[in-house]
Amino acid sequence: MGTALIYDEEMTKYKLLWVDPACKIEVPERLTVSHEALVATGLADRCVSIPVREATEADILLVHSEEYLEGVKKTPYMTLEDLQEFTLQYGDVYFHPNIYHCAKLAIGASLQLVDAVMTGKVRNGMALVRPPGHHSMRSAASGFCVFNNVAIAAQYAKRQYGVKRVLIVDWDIHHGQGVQYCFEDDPSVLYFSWHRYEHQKFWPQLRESDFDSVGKEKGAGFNINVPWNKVKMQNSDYLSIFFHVLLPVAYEFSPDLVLVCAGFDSAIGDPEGEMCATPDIFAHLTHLLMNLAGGKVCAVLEGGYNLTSLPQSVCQTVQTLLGDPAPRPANLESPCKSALESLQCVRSAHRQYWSCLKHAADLPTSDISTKRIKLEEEGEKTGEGEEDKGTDEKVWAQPPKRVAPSIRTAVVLPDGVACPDQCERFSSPGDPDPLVVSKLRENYLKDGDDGNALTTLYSLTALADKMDRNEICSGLVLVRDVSMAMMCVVQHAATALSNRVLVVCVGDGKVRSDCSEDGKTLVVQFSSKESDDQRSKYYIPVCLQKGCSDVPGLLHSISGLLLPLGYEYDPGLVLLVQMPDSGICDSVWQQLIGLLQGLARGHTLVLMREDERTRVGPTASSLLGNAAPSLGQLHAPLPEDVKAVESLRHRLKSDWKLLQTTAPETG
Ligand SMILES: CC(O)(O)CCCCCNCCCN
Ligand SMILES: [Zn+2]
Repeated sequence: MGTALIYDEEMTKYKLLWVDPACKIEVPERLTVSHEALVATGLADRCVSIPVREATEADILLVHSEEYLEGVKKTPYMTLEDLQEFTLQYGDVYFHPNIYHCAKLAIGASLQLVDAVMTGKVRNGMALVRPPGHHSMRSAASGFCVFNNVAIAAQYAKRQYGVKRVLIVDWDIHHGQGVQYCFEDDPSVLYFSWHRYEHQKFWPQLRESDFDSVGKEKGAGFNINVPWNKVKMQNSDYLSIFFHVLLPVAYEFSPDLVLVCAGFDSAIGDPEGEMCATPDIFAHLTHLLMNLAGGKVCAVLEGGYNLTSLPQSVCQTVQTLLGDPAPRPANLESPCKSALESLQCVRSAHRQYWSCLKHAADLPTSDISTKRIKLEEEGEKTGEGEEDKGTDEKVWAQPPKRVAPSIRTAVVLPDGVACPDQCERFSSPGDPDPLVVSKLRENYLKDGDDGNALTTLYSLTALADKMDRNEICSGLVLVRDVSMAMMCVVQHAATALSNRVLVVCVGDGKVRSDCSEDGKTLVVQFSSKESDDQRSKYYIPVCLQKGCSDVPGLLHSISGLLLPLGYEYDPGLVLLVQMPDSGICDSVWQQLIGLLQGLARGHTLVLMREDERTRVGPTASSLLGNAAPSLGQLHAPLPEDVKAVESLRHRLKSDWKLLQTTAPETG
């Protein structure tokens, strides 16, 4: 299934008609440069183009009051003075004779996107709209927003399609207070937002934008605010929040639909955000959401005011929705102290609501709420000046080209096992290299192994070479002896491949842990047995009480341990090994494959025992980029498993910075 792109140039036909420093950044060019970039890169042509429609009054009244709608309805007929007068009642927003029309199209675009995804016409999609929506409230415009596009889309999805649970991810750099107010007592809509806050100094300067606003009454726990109290946040800060807050909670919530308030003022160069995250981070943020809700992800444009990083970020997002591998998350640094403080505060504020956070640490000693009070006393609580901050011009590298290899998934299967459609059977090219063969024979073959064990091994190394050269994206090989094949690939990688290899072992079994302490491989093994292997930075055994059959435990350690490790390690190849009798169920196995494909430009090589024939189809489906089936609502991971992950993180966080979930003790 494809990716929808919804855009209409009519939404460029309104602008600021008077002088207002607060609003001058919201210009029609935001939309034109974004759409033009999608066209110029060829991405628009790969999408399913779906027309906008005008929202009906009923659509608007899903969120807004009649009196507010009646007021806005009059704006097309207002004089300039009346428009300015009408605008004065709201904050940081402007009206225009055509903005009501455009606001109805922005809602209509969002609802068309929901229709296309919910009816299965497409898998996911993006709506390029203006005016944005997430600040507008039931009876008020705010922050360039007239109607709340995404809030209306959520209510519409619930009413029209009986959607039970909607996750709204708001990665815009401003707090979507309008969304928060709309759903704060509603447990069927989980609203997640990060936003520049600076201890309430940054617009909209609301006390309720802080981490302790967790929702109300039945909605308690279903509103997650992550305040950024400093600027210059980087990719690692954003990813840490996804790994240690959003993903664990999102999997526990198990939404039927994911809506994204896709604002790109959180990207580098933006005058509002003043952050340092690069446009390619949105490839990863998008990718990490794409195995939720069976892949039903609707991204709706919110903010984004730098006319260079905005289109770049839009393209990164759409290219990922289309299924292209994400660029490698190169050289991630440690999250900064302020981000870790926020991370710790959010996790402790929500630990009573989400079992995955149960063992989160307390509020940091340097409790940041006292900082807010101190700033208030010092009268520091001033809106950031409307005057033009001399933003020192930021420069950043063009996002890397993301060329998808011609072959997406190659397979090496025993005779009699059908090749899954859209996959290609792989056989080693040309005559086997006698040197490699003799090495394989002496190292890996047991006497009695027949010829085709050797052929399989040879194909395996040849396939790894092709992936290393980006000629094939992913691979699936069924082998007789999984451990031996794993050693063969690791050995081959150590000598022949240019890149680091992340080895993920699912299930019990001896993994020779003396494999390189040189960092060429990082082995993470999920099993039910405490491993007696000496602990090292590059061999990380994760012991789960009930082994890999325990969905919540495995998911918790994937999002809280494996992903941070994998992103920080940034391998060129991921070797995913399913040990015999691992007990892992297909749906978790598919989630794991899907999530790991955010690494190594999607170069995931899967090894399974040759009798796992029933798993060939689901495995191939995930390697092809199809969304994994939803796991359903997760019950709590075992306390022992949560504690085991916490203690592993605590032990390893000095080596692996993305494992940190608390601010360093102020000493
Ligand atoms: C969709 C959105 O969240 O990007 C809207 C942001 C509104 C910002 C209002 N203050 C602007 C102050 C200008 N220096
Ligand atoms: Zn914004």
